[in-house]
Amino acid sequence: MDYVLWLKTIQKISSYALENCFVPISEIIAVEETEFNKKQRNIGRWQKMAKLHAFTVHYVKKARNHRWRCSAATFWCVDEHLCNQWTQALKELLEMQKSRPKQLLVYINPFGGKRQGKRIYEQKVAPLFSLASISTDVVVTEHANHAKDNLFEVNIYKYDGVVCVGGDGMFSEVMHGLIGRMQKDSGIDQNNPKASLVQCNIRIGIIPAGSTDCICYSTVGISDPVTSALHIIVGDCQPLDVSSVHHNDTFLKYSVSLLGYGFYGDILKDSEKKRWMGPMRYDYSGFKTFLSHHYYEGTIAYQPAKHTHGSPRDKVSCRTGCYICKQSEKQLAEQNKEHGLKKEEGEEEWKVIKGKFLAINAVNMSCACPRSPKGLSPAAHLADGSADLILVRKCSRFDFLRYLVRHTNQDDQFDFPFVDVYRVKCFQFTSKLSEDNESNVMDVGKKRFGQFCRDHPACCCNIVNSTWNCDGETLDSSAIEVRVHCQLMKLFARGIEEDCKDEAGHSQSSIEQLL
Ligand SMILES: Nc1ncnc2c1ncn2[C@@H]1O[C@H](COP(=O)(O)OP(=O)(O)OP(=O)(O)O)[C@@H](O)[C@H]1O
Ligand SMILES: CCCCCCCCCCCCC/C=C/[C@@H](O)[C@H](CO)NC(C)=O
Ligand SMILES: [Ca+2]
Repeated sequence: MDYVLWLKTIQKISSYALENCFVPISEIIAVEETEFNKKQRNIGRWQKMAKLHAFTVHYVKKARNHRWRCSAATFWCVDEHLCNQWTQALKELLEMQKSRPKQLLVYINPFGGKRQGKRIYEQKVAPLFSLASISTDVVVTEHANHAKDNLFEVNIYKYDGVVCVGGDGMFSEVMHGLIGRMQKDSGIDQNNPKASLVQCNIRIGIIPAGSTDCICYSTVGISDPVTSALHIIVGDCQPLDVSSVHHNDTFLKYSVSLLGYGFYGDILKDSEKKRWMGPMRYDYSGFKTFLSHHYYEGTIAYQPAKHTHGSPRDKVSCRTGCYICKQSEKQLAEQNKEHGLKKEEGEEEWKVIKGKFLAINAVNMSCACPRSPKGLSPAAHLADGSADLILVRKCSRFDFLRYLVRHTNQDDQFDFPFVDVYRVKCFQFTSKLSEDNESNVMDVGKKRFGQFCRDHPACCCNIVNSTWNCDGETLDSSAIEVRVHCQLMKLFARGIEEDCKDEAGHSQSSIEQLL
């Protein structure tokens, strides 16, 4: 309703200044009194007037490809009282936007990606936060885990959100700090793989300044610091599924994007030694890993996500206000109420798959990024309480290349006989090597042979273990137990908006709200 009021009345005082511009209150960044600039006074009859009063509305302008920019429109009139009334009324309307953050805790990784984090924050983000009257406490990290450790010490409850400036690894640190802190404060033991974790309501904002920035790209639709800053300012909220990863009864990590064994684990392990190369390290290690063509033997057991309304190959993408996420969350809550989490999982059957795999990828979101704009699983959902488990079995190098190339074009990457994909709510993986280890059948010679093969990439044998890549961090154990926690945390984002702009650049949703 307030959109209509805003538009019609504003036209009364300024039909010249802002023609055909519809701005929902929720997308106004700030309103300021403005000194009327003489250079602006070239509008016909107004020029002759003695004194003009003005105010400026800074608002979100939506450009192509989900990019947002800050635009401004100045409104003027001769009546000072009317001008003040407008400014006041708009400021009051902004005050009523309760989901907007007022105080943020910001962590900057100065060494992520191309080492531009500090500059990006100072030049592109801080001025916007200040325009929107958001106060900030800024910490430039001095070492890995600085942000995570700090989140266990500070009074997080005085903040409306935490912002991380960096890549997926930096986001992961902040997420671990926040989720870990919530569990600690609620007396939940993270080492218990079956624990019902406490949701984290303090939102995280991501200012992308990393190498892949897949979490930002998959939740906003673009990897762009200004766009992300504006999503934070307007107080967007996107719930996110989080997977917990355990080894026996020991908590290892949380994951929101990719948990990858084989191909992506090997890329990560190799690329960590080449951090000095910056984002290029992934291309270098990717090429090397592709040539090595290692496959790994192991067993996967999973429970299908029966509560979800979608499937990995239904081509239904997760978009702003996603219906599938809402319905799946509801369904899951009902199931849990009826049966209780433990009983239900104990009763449901596990599917077991043994094989030789080039890659095992579990993704909680599409994992779209600039390298692969549709991602590893284009129809994965951000908040449906499930992950897509992708198994790429042993195949020829040529076939694997065909599979990889399909991440970059419109063809279905799951349409290969050697690729399977399942929507799951939990899974376990054990490598053949750890199975053998456990049954004490492995001899020293075999261990040595494993090492030998690792050192000679031309050999594709399957005796060594790969490493798990957990959102860009390596895990110490190959045998893991993974469980998806539906909507465990929230981001300052709104998911990817349907791209349906009219000629004037208004999105369909804001037009519908106006009518
Ligand atoms: N001051 C610091 N010095 C060294 N390492 C840091 C510092 N601050 C954070 N880190 C660590 O750097 C790692 C990588 O950072 P980040 O994710 O920002 O960049 P990236 O790895 O280049 O990008 P991406 O994760 O998108 O591939 C994180 O795991 C984080 O723990
Ligand atoms: C010959 C063409 C090959 C093109 C292959 C394109 C496939 C790219 C898919 C990238 C998916 C990245 C998923 C994201 C993972 C992140 O968690 C992690 C940390 O940033 N990044 C990486 C690279 O592990
Ligand atoms: Ca999901």
